[in-house]
Parts: sequence; structure tokens; C-alpha cells
Amino acid sequence: MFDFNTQPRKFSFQGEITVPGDKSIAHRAIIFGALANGVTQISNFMYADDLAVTVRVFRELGAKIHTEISNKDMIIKGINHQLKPLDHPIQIDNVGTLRSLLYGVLASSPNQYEVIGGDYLQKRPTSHLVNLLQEMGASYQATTKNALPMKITGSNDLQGITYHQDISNAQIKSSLVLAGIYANSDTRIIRKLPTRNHTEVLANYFGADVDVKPDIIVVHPNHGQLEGQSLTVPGDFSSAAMYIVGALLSEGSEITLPRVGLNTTRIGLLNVAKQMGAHIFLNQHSINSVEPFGDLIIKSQKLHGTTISAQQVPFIIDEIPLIALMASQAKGQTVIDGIHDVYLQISDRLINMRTELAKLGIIMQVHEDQIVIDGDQEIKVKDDVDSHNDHRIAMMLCIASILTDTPFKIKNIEAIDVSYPGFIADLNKVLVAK
Ligand SMILES: O=C(O)C1=C[C@@H](OP(=O)(O)O)[C@@H](O)[C@H](O)C1
Ligand SMILES: C=C(OP(=O)(O)O)C(=O)O
Repeated sequence: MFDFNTQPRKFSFQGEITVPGDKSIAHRAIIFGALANGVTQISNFMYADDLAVTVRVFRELGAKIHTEISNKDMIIKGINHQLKPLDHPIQIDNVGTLRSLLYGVLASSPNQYEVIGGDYLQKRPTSHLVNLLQEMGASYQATTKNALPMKITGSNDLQGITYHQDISNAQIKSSLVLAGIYANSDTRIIRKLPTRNHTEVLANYFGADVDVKPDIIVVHPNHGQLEGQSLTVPGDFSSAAMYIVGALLSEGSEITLPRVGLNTTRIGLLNVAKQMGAHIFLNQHSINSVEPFGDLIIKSQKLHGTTISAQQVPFIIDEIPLIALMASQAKGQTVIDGIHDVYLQISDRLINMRTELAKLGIIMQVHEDQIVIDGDQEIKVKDDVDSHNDHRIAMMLCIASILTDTPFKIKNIEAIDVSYPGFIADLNKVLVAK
């Protein structure tokens, strides 16, 4: 069993691993299934901590959600937007996506709800979203607009708004789409940069009327016309990313990742890897599924630095820790431009990953709008590292540990359970000691 505290030597990646279902898509499938009329069947559902919170919350709001952990299936009996009033607060722990999307859902219910959550969420801003939802006619009360507990009184007379996107953020966009479906007039989102589009894709799949154009998204109200659907969640590309970067960097690797989600708003890492000189085999074999998916084959290769543009950033947002590691091992410097919006959303992650990489001898510069990572940085273990309870930092550090002969401890490694509880076990299936 691969143990991060005693691993004896470097490893390469061999064989095939099927990553679990996509977290972003699963959050949305639960929410649309809960809001819809009738029954929704979800296959290849992934049981991770974040998604267990979303299941619990929408069960409390009245949806009947049956889960079959063995075969990863889920059956949801929807409530046709009749959200159940609650006499207790809704606990969302530290699930950022759930908070944003739930705020949009509750905006259109005349009931009053109180939302409570963990300390980590307190640090992530929501005042921007709260102001927009208040402009639509819902009421949000808290000590500060970022804070939790947040008291929400929605309205069954929401008015659509026109929002000129000033920060590229999928969660704000998603929340407005969810509120806009139940508003009394069109909601227009004039886009700054495209971000992940799972909400728009699934909204229309469930029968909403969201008109998506390159520069504007228009949500036409369609009160309660959402109908339960069946869908298979593709493999989470952000979970495949650890194997992609690990295999590229570990000499002698060749790994196959079947049925991974290939939504163009999520696979920015593939374009970055290609800019850095990688050749990645991609066989897309989903024709009429609601979300595209296919197989990836990754072989280890020498990489060179590159410049990642602001337009690319929303499509790599969850892979930034892994891209920083990959850049440090490439030849020459890598620059990630236009990270201002990301810095607003997940500044802790950027600062914490810089701290932990420095303990491995890897220096990265984090500025308000740019990240700079020099290449050819040999991993020199100076200290044990810490995930800061961030699942993506934890998994990036696991990959870093495979690139050095010097063992080190990863404190708070259990953060991985947020998005990929089986990661360590899966990693052991494909690691071969050199
Ligand atoms: O909507 C989502 O499911 C997510 C959006 C992303 O943030 P943005 O809202 O900045 O795109 C990302 O941080 C998160 O992993 C999940
Ligand atoms: C930040 C993430 O998700 P969330 O916003 O749901 O916490 C993530 O998955 O990296």
C-alpha cells in the first residue's frame, strides 16, 4: 500500500484508472432533480463529502433522494419547486458551490430560511452574489454579506435583471440562472469570460429555457416546467488532472483514463499541457449524452514553460495547484495571467499552495493578477507539508511526493474526502515503483 509517509522511491504511472463522477455536475443534477416534477435517475454518482451535504440539504427541503452506494446510482423524486419550510437552519459546512447555488434556489421561495456553514466559507466572498439576488427581489440578512448565518427570504415575484459580469465566476452565473428560471421576467447575463457551463447545460436538459450565446445568456422564466430526467455523470476531469500531471512528470509513465468528462469549459489543463509540449491522446466517444466524455491516454514527456492567458483561467481554475507543480518541473518559466477573479474567489488556496510548495523547494510568485513559476526547480524536501484542509492542495502534494526520493508527511490529508475519497486507493492501483 502506497503510504505518503514512508514511500521509498520515485514512481511511474501504469495501467488504467476510472475516476469518479464529476462533482460540479453532480451538485447540479441533484438540485435540478430536486426542483423538477417527477423522477430523476443519476448514474455514476460519486459519494464525496461535498455531495453528501447537497443530498442532505435537498432531502431537508423535501426531495425524496434514494442512493445506491454500491452501484453509484441515485433516484430523486422532485418537489416541483415546492420547497419545504424549515424550523431549523440549513447547515452547508464548507461547500462553496452549494452555497452559491442554494442562494439562487432560495431566492424564489417565499419561505424564510437561515443558512449556516463552516469557517472556511466565511472567508469566501458572496456579497457580489447577494447584491444581485437582492436586486431580483429576494432578501438576505447577515452581519456582513459574506457571512454565515445568512437569513434569506425569497420571493415568488422575482424580477429578472441584467448583469454585466465584472468577474468571471461560474457560481454567481449558476445562482442567477437558478433564480431566473422562477422569475417573472428575463434575466440577462452579459458575459465577461466564459466559465464552466454545467448549469446552463443541465437547466435546458431539464426543460428550462436558457438561451446561451457567446456574449450573453438570457434566462427566460418557465415556472415549474422542469421535468425529471435520466443522466450519467461523466468522470470528473478535475480528478483526472492528478493522473494527467503525475504521468506527464513521472518518467516511464503511460496511463489510460476512460470516460472522463470533456466539457470544453473544464479541460483547460489539456490545452495548457499541449502549450507546454505535451501530446495527449483523446478519444471522445459521447455523441448524444448531455455532457461530453471520452478516453485520455497520457505518457510522460519533457515539458517547457508557457504563458496562460486570462481567457484560459476559468477553464483551469481547479487545476491551478497541479499546473503550478507541473510548471516548476518544466524547462523555462510559466506565467498565469489574469488571475484577479480567481484571487477573489480562492485567495486562500493560492497563498496556501505557495507556502506548501516552498517547503518542497518550489518557489512560485503569487500577485493579485498573475502567478509566475520558474521551471527546472528540483524538489528539495525541507519540511512536512499541510493541506490546509484543501482537497486540491492535498492531492497536488500527493503527486509532488511521487516525484522525489525523500519521503514527507502530508498533514490533514483527509481533506481529499471532500471531492475524491478513494484517491489514495486509486493512486495505489496505478503507481509502479521505479
Ligand atoms: O460552479 C462550480 O461547480 C465550481 C466553480 C468553480 O469556481 P468559479 O465559480 O470561480 O468558476 C470552482 O472553484 C469550483 O471548483 C466549482
Ligand atoms: C473550490 C471548490 O469547490 P467549492 O467552490 O464547491 O468549494 C473546488 O472543488 O475546488
